[in-house]
Parts: sequence; C-alpha cells; structure tokens
Amino acid sequence: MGDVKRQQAAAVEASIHQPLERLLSLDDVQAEARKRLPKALYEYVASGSDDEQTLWENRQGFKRHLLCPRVGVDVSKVDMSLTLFEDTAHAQHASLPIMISPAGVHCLMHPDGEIATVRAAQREQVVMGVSQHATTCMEDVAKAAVTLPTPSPASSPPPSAPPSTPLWYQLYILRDRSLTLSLVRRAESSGYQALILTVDSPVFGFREADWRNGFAGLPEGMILANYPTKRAYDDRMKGGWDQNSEALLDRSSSFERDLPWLCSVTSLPVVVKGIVAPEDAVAAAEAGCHGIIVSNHGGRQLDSCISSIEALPDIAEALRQKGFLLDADRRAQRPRARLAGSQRACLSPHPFCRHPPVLRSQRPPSFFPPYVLSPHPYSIIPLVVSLFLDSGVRRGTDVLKAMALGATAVLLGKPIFFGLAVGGEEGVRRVVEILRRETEVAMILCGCSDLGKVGRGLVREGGRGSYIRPSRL
Ligand SMILES: Cc1cc2nc3c(=O)[nH]c(=O)nc-3n(C[C@H](O)[C@H](O)[C@H](O)COP(=O)(O)O)c2cc1C
Repeated sequence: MGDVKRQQAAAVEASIHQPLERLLSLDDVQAEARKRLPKALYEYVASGSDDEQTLWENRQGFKRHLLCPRVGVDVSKVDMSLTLFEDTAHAQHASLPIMISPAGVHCLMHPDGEIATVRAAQREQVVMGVSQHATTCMEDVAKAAVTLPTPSPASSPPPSAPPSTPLWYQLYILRDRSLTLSLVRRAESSGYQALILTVDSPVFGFREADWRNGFAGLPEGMILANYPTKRAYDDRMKGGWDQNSEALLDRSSSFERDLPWLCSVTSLPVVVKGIVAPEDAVAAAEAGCHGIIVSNHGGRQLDSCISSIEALPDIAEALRQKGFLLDADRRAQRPRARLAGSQRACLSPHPFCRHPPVLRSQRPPSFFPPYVLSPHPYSIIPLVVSLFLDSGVRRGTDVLKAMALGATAVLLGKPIFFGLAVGGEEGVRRVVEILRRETEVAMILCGCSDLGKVGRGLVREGGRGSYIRPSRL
C-alpha cells in the first residue's frame, strides 16, 4: 500500500514537474523552481528590495540594448574560453565568460547546497564565487571540488592539488577585523584563487516578501558555516533573515582604509563587487584591486539603483581614461610581464602591511599608465583591472552585450539557486549548459569566432525595454 502511494505521488510529481531537458531557458528554470519551492523560500531568492524597480531594470537594461551583428565571416569554430587576470601572475583559465556569483545559503535550495554547485562548476569548468554566508564551510567546498571523480582513476588529482577550475572566496569587511583576516587566511590555505570583497552591503536591502512570509532565520540544523559561532549572526531572530544576519558588518568600512589593507594582507587578487558609479570604480582601482564586478546585488540592495548593464559603459570609459583598462589596440602593444603574486600596489601605510607603501605621488607618468613603480625587486606592478558584471544576466545575448560594453565575463546569481532547486548539481549544470548554448549561438550569429572579436561596435542603445515575450502574453 505504501508503495502504491509512493508511486502515485511520483506520478503526480512527474506530471507537474518538467524534466531538466524540457527546461529551455533560464526563465523556464525559474518557473520550475517556483513550482517546487515553498513560497517563502522562492520569494527569498526571487524578490528584490522595496518596489523591486532595480530587479526589473536589470532585465530591462539588457533589452534597451540591441545587437548589430556582423556577417560574412568564418564562424565554423567558436572559442569561448578565456584567461582571467591575463598577463599577471594570477592568470586563470575558464572555459566560458560565465561565472557563478557568490551567494549565501545554497542549502536552502537543495540538501547538497554548495557541494552540488561546486561540482557543477568544476564539471562545466566555470569559476565559482563562494560566499562568506555559505551553508557549507569554505574548506569542504574546496575539498569537494578537488576530490571530484575523474573519468580515469590514473589522472585523479593529488589531494593537495587546487581545484581545476578556480574558486574565489567572497567576504564582507566585518567589525571584527581579526575575524575577517582569519577568513582570508582560511581561503588562502584552502586553495581559493581570488578574493571578492562585496562593498554594496553596509546594511542589507529590505525585502518585504521576507517579512511578510516570516522568513526570519535559517531552518533548524542549517548554519552560516564559515563563522566560528552561530551567535555571531543569529541573535535577533525577528523580521527578515538578512536583517538578522547583518549585525556583523562594519558600516564604517571605506575604500580608503580597508581596500589597501586587504590588498596588503593577502597575495590573492582582490576583486571588488557591487560598484555602479564610475568614481567608485576608479577609487577601487587606485586602491590596488585587481578586478571590479559591476553589480547592484541583483536588485536586492538599493532599490531605484541603475541597472548594471547601463552602469557598465561609463565605468569602462572612466577606467580606460585612467589607464586601468586597455582597449583592444593598446592591449596588443602592452609588454607581457609576469610578476610575482605578492607584488601589490599599496597606497597607504597600514600596520598589517607587508610591503612598503607606494604613494599616489609615486605613480608613473601618464604615458605608461598600466603600471606603478614598485619598491620590490621586479620593479613594476600591473594596475590593469578586469571588469566583470552581474545582475540580470539571463540570455546568451546578455553575455555578449556585457562583453561588448567592456566586461571580461559575467556572473549569475539567482539562476544558480533555481538550478539547485530543480535538480541539485544537474540543475546547476543545466543552467550553465543553456547559457553556454545561447552564448555560442549569439557569437556565431554576430560573426564572432572568439571573445576577442566581441567589440563595442556590436551594441547599440535604442531598444524600447518593457519587453514581454509574445508567446507568454
Ligand atoms: C539568495 C541570494 C543570496 C545572495 N548572497 C550574496 C552574498 O552572500 N554575497 C554577495 O556578495 N552577494 C550575494 N548575492 C548577490 C549575488 O552575488 C549577485 O550579485 C546577484 O544575485 C546577481 O544578480 P542576478 O541574481 O540577477 O543574477 C546573493 C543573491 C541572492 C539571490
């Protein structure tokens, strides 16, 4: 009798749930996740702050940009691979210009949580950002990546090998700097290959959905696993979950003080996440970061914030003017220098700093902007920053638009959660697979056989936005 009931339940489930191969777009994956998740969990991930204007604008921003494809070129082969932090000691390979945004609490979506995500990332060879607010500790995530079974046992990596596809660790500046520093040290010793410093969250955005749904804390047995104690973040237990977890964050943190500090205490490249203003991008680059993620946190922080894709061109231009970003021609002329990972521009003396400071006044003359003179043996430090974008990327054409406007790669947030909800590791792989196919088709149709050919001329402003798919009306 029990068996019959189970079979009936399975039949009902099969009739309402679409198999992964029937999910053709990231919107399909989201719709499927909505069917499967309890309302409070779905809305925790899907909703934006306040009126959700920015959540909407992130998608509309892409629709207001249109592609102007080139034809008549050989696109029989398409290469979507790229090298991140190219020409530096931190160079990293990725198969796609698509990465996984650092985002907490993956275990809310699937029991395997971050372990499922990292396995999918490794199999699809995409870089994964691991959040400070993950529900699996960073060491276990890194271990799961390294110990992935490979097709031939002879080629299994040694236990100490770093993951074949890079993992980046995301952190916030905490009131307790020694806790921040200990998290950095753990990331370094677990094999993470970059740090992401999120700067758009001195407090967390107010999502009414969480308060209405009474979503105030993690379910029993689930923790923010990177913190040494639960009390650190869980002491109020009222209102919305994010408000309950923000007590640790340091609202007094500033670029001027904390970014040079972070850059000076680690040999990993530091990528600053959550910038939409050109002035902030320049300030972050001047403070010595290696990369910038143009992001409004997927519409979860400041509502009415400009969409990322519309913020990107001005940021790219401001960085270009200051020599922090090279256009294609100057890139080709740039001397190829590989430098020791610990070489770092350090703009203000700090007690934790391991290097003598390089002062602003010591910046090199403007004819040689990508480098700064170093007090260290190798004599120059690359200051070129890599530009990334997230918030609202849902189509391969979005990936191309972001790259044409200056991004090296894009990151995905909510679609990864929805992939987890519909199929754990396989669901996340399906999300990446869909976007890989769409990006490849978009490149072929735009006459781009490799990512170097995705140039500014490919994109025009002028779409009307407010796009509703006719078939969904
Ligand atoms: C449920 C959820 C949790 C998130 N947690 C973090 C986090 O811990 N740290 C962080 O820097 N960003 C976090 N983000 C933001 C993402 O990294 C990313 O910026 C955003 O989701 C990108 O927009 P998209 O969802 O439209 O792709 C989170 C996003 C979501 C949806």
